[in-house]
Amino acid sequence: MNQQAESPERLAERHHLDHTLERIEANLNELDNRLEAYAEDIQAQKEYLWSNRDEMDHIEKISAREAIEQSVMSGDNALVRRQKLEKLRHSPYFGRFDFARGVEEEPVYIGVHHFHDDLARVSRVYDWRAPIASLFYDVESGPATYESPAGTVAGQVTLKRQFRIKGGEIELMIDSAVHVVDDVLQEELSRTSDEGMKNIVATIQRDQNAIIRNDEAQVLVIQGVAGSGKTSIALHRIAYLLYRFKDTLRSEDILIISPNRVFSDYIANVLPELGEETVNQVGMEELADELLDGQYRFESFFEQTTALLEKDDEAMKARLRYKASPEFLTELDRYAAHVEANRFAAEDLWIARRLVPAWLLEEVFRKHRNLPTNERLRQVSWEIERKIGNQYNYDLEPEERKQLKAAIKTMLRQTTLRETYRGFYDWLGRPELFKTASRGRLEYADVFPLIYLKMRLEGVHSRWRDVKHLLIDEMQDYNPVQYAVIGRLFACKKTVLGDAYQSVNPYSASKADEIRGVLRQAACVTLNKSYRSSIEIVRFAQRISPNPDLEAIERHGEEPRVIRCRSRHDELDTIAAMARDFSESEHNTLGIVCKTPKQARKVFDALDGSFDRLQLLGEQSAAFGRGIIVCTAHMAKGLEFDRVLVPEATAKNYATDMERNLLYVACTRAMHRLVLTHRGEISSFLQ
Ligand SMILES: Nc1ncnc2c1ncn2[C@@H]1O[C@H](COP(=O)(O)OP(=O)(O)OP(=O)(O)O)[C@@H](O)[C@H]1O
Repeated sequence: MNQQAESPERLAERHHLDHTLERIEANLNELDNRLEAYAEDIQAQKEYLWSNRDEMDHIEKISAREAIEQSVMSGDNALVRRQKLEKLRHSPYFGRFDFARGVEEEPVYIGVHHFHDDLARVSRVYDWRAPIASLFYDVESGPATYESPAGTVAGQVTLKRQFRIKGGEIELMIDSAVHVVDDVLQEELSRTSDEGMKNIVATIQRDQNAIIRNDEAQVLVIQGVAGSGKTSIALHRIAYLLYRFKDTLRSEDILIISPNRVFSDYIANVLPELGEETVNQVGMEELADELLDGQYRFESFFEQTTALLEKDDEAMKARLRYKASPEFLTELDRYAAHVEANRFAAEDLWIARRLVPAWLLEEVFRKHRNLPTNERLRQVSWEIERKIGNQYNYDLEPEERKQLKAAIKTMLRQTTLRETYRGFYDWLGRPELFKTASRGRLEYADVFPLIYLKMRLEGVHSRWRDVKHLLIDEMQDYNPVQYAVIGRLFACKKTVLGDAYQSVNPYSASKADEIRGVLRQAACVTLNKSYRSSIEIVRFAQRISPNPDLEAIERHGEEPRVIRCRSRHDELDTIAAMARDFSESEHNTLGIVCKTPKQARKVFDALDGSFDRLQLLGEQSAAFGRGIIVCTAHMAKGLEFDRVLVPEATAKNYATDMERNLLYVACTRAMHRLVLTHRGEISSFLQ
């Protein structure tokens, strides 16, 4: 038995834990009895309804059905509570602080869920999102206040204790006030990776807590260094908002715009772990396809990025650069106004021998400029018909109404959206800036400008209109036009997060300031502490893209290694040896992160057949799992691995600014070990 296990505090905590577990058990038993009673009751009510259906009148049947529904709802609520208690059984809490108000002092235990002992009518564990729980994250010891629904509560925090409880046993217990370094955090960060992102409720840091609990910002832009917990915090913030506004905000009111499906899968578990349902996620391309009613085929962002890396096409770069500039948006706005002003050629119209003057038609058409085109034409003709009625005291016959509609329609210059969009470049005097991609598709850079124009001229349909909170991850990879579309489409609150140093495509990127320019009312917060990687890896990555503001958590690991290989064969052998070493280790994930899909495919082919859990992540992949994952830096964005291996770290492969960012993204995915291989001259970013 170790020293810690024998201390009186630990013994007292052991008793407290046992008692809490007993109370959970008692509540679970009671719930089971209740659930059984509900089931029997529902069955009995159904049988009664069935056997007496002929004698019952309509009203009686309705009320019997309502009673059944009521019982089902009560049963469902009891079931949800049961699931939460079941989770608490394993680990009921992770923290405690003692809070003194006057002479009264009470221990407050904090867990992933609230535990109200219904039988004894006391709260034994508080949800980490409860107002009182903020003290656990914000205060070490001393005077403290928190905001309760009844007003400000003041007192003293006299003790703060952290636990790791697993399977009902205390594995770790630390009093924070006596430890300078946050040992629990260190422990957490030293652990191996999981199949997906994990929750961090036990170790949320003060600055992170402030972001999570910020419920005022209309748009919150989180700019943070690699591994600073942006994604984790954003998801915890969603869980917090769902708790804080439980009467008005439900999980289906939330939407995440995520970079790809692998990332969606990677983060999918966090909210359920926190006791919330998963929320909807959509990719930019999927959103674009919906907004264009599936009528246009276009290349993907992944293809655009790959083309930039594989082809040295200056004209393409010029097109992309222009379309990612704020001026482009201004010009597009001017063009939309120009099209709007010229698309309706009103003429005097005679209907049923009555005159409708051109100026009136124009005025009514202008008035309805916020409607989609078809709806607008319908409104114009309906309003003109009404005016004819009022002015001439005459109601149109059905045939005349048809004539009116047809005549108004001919006044509208009908061109397809694509033609109108193309016309922009002629109007601008720069037709060379529009080019069709392979197989007649639109270039990705044209997709959102096209949508923007559609929004301005015709309107769009979106199934996401009622979203109440939008979360955008990897914000650096979207350009001003994309933000303009998002701004018009989602009037709701937003959390926007990313890191300018991790832009995978400089021709389609935005910095926090630019985003604030487009998404109004944005508050901006910055996170400079990096949690993911050992300090050796952080320092190594800093050589690639120095960021003077970055602070690393003091967690030590191996020095990253750069291995020079003699030949291509030798490099692949080295990679295979690393993969074998990983397979025999305790680590769960090895990411082999390449620059292009072609390079990733070659490495994958060389390893294929020799390893059990080997996966090549491509644009179409949808799942993240344990094992060896071969992918591009673009696909690796947002993910993390115990070990990372970066092949072909040569001067030729990583030379441009874009490639520097990709190398930075690749290296910052590593938690514990980083190795790079190269043949010939090493990349200047690593010297
Ligand atoms: N307070 C914390 N306690 C424990 N772990 C944390 C904390 N904050 C961040 N982490 C861990 O740091 C790692 C990085 O977090 P996350 O992926 O959310 O960062 P990020 O800023 O979105 O990263 P990137 O931009 O590099 O993709 C994760 O393993 C996360 O669990």
